[in-house]
Amino acid sequence: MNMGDLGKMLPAEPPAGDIALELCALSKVYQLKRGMFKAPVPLKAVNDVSLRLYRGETLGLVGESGCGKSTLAKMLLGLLEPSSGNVLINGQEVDPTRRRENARHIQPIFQDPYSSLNPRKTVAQIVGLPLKLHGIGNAAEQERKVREILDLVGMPERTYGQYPNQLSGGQRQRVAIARALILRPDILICDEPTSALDVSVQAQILNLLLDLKAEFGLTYLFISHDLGVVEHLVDRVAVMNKGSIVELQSREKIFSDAQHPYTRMLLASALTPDPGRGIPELAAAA
Ligand SMILES: Nc1ncnc2c1ncn2[C@@H]1O[C@H](COP(=O)(O)OP(=O)(O)OP(=O)(O)O)[C@@H](O)[C@H]1O
Repeated sequence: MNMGDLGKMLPAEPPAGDIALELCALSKVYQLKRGMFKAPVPLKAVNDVSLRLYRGETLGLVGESGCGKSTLAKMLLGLLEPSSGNVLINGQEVDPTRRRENARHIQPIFQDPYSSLNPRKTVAQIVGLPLKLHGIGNAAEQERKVREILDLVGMPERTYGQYPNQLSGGQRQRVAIARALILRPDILICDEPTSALDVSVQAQILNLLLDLKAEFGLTYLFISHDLGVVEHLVDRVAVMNKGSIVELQSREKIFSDAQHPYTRMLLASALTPDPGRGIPELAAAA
């Protein structure tokens, strides 16, 4: 397939609305060191990616391990500086030196909630920390906001004083989601948010993310290696291979009429005999 063919695939109909997040020709080259006397070898982890996320939509970003999804996510979050290109949030360029300002608009939810939660802080302290760092409200207001968001994500009150090691995997991910939402961002970058969880818990967390999206009018970039997981969540799907977006289509089109051989390979390699039907509980709830 050449780039001309890719161009024909790209005009997937965006949902109505303005642009929440725009990636303009974004690239990241890592310099792989090979010892003291050899020149480093460049590795193009993300290669000239341009994408738009429309306000209120969920865009799935799928591709195999190592294709560059996490590198892309880190650049969107301002955690990694692009080698070239830029990221615009609500029309403003993301500046990696202004992480605090970025955090008000865009927040991550990562795969492993255990490693992303401070083991020495209680649930309430973890969720309240962003409010403290941003100087939002007095102590009483902060406590009210923390209780409100923990209630919304379904955490029982008795857990508020507990530590991460006293929680189940699903509860830990709920805490991570509460922490991500406490500053009321517009955009969530969900990087494999359920792949470390049991299948039944996965469905609960995915349904929670759907409910929260409706409640807060959020925009999601939902990153996964598994097309089956994204099927019930996304409006459009971007398929990534070796750092490049090879196909961008509406959910319906990807699952009924995928164009790129790599997308077809991903669909065929889904674990279930009926590709895209990875999580029955979620299908039932959708
Ligand atoms: N800090 C780094 N230094 C050098 N190479 C890196 C670094 N981080 C990632 N890479 C390489 O860049 C490529 C893309 O990695 P990345 O983690 O972004 O992919 P991914 O699709 O998110 O994979 P996974 O799902 O396994 O995390 C891989 O070849 C990886 O080995």
